[in-house]
Amino acid sequence: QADTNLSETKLNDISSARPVQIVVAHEDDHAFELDEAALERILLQEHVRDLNVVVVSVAGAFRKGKSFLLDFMLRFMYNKMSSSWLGGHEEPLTGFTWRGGCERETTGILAWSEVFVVDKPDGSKVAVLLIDTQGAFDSQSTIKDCATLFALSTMTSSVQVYNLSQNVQEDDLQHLQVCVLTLMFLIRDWSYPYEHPYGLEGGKSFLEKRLQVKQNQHEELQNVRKHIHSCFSNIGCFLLPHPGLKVATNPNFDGRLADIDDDFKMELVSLVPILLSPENLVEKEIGGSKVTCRDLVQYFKAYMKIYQGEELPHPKSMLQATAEANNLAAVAGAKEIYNKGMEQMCGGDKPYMAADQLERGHNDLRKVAVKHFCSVKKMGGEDFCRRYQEQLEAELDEAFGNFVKHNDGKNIFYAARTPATLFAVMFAMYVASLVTGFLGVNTVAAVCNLVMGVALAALCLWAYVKYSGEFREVGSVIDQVAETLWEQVGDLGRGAQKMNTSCSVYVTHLSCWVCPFLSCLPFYSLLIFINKMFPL
Ligand SMILES: Nc1nc2c(ncn2[C@@H]2O[C@H](COP(=O)(O)OP(=O)(O)OP(=O)(O)O)[C@@H](O)[C@H]2O)c(=O)[nH]1
Ligand SMILES: [Mg+2]
Repeated sequence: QADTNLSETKLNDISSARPVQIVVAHEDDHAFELDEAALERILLQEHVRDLNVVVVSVAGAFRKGKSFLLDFMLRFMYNKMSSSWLGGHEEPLTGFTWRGGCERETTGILAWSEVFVVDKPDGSKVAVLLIDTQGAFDSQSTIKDCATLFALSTMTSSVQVYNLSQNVQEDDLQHLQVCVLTLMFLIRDWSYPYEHPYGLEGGKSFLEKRLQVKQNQHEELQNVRKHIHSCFSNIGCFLLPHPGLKVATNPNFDGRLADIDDDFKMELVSLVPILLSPENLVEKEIGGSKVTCRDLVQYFKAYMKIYQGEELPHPKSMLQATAEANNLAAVAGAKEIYNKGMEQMCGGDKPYMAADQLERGHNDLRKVAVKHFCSVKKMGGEDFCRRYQEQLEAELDEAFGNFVKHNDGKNIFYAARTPATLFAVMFAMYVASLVTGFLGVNTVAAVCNLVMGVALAALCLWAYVKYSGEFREVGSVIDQVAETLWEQVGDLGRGAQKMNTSCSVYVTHLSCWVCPFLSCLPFYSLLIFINKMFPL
């Protein structure tokens, strides 16, 4: 399905490419929903799905020119070969929808439908996805909504442009306790060029000052700063001047360059290539490995699930939610390694394997998987990660249980356990009723006959269930009862062996010989039955 839609998008040109809503925000119940089909249509296009992805996202407070900036990024992506990529003087600005006014415009998360394929200087090809995010702190959204969207766009992007107005305030920093590879503070309407000049250099000196950890600072402020440094591998800051009064106040402004201040345009020309020129593109990495477009679909789904719960994330717990996704991804990676290994060892088409050999294989793979989990970079601290390690271990043991069942299913003797046990019960009851009848203890004989009848009925029912596949619960109850009986007999043998008497040796030998014999009883009885029905 995705493939067919693909070629359709491949033909996209600028005019048919458009912003696509990938996360829909429901206003009434403050819920978010991932439009998986839309996301897959974009990311599973044949020519991009296996390329490493670069996700550039712009997020921050509402009404601060995020979509407006993204449209200039689009111009760069479409015309990066040309020095005049900024566009014509009278050309209205289009792409992600932007507008003036004080009411919010963008809701949820949008992606540009065209994924750009870019050749990096080292010869590799990468796919570039541009993401626009709903602005934070508008009057309709709760703190949870804002935190969710911000964390979601940050976790799925490789470069987060954190769009701020005029300055960096303390709460702006607190919202940032999430992980991304590159974080670019973009300060709009910078009004103090005499203190720190416009552009990247001025931004750097300004940010250094802001993120400095000082001895006399309150502990909380110190922690935020330390945390930000540990979360992002690369932090930058760019000071952008005010675009001029026409941009900010003229209701008829349509984005044409003629109405924008020269200072702004000049800085824009240096800002956009810092984010998007081939040598500066940052590929998305999770857990130390590069993410392809195809993987990104999975990450979106995984991260989205975290945010579908009723409670949280509150800005403070964004870190926790991110850590959660991070740990879950590590758990998934480790499980994948385990499952692949087990499949190779005892998968569907592999023959039956001795139980102890299987268990040894499981133990080895379990160790490898847990080691992988521990080696992946994770957030949340040791105690937090240990919880996920325990969850991983429990899931691996559960998976092992299934592999064991599957393996046992391949053993025909195992499959014959239930009928063998039932038949043995019938046989024993038959003999017992003969003996007791002969001795004249008729009540006991009658009970034995009754048990024999019940066992026969169970055997017939079991055969019917196996043949027809109906009433499977009844079948598994019979299996369970037979299994318990079988184990009891086994235990009896083993128990006797422990006593180490001559009798125990006898019992053990007997159970060794009798069990396979019993397993074959249904076949013998079938043969006898056939012989009786069709005498030669
Ligand atoms: N003061 C100022 N205004 C700007 C700047 N860039 C764009 N604008 C104007 O800000 C207004 C809002 O632009 P948008 O791009 O729609 O803003 P947004 O952040 O995407 O808004 P939401 O989608 O509602 O969150 C428009 O009128 C732009 O012309 C800037 O750097 N400074
Ligand atoms: Mg917008």
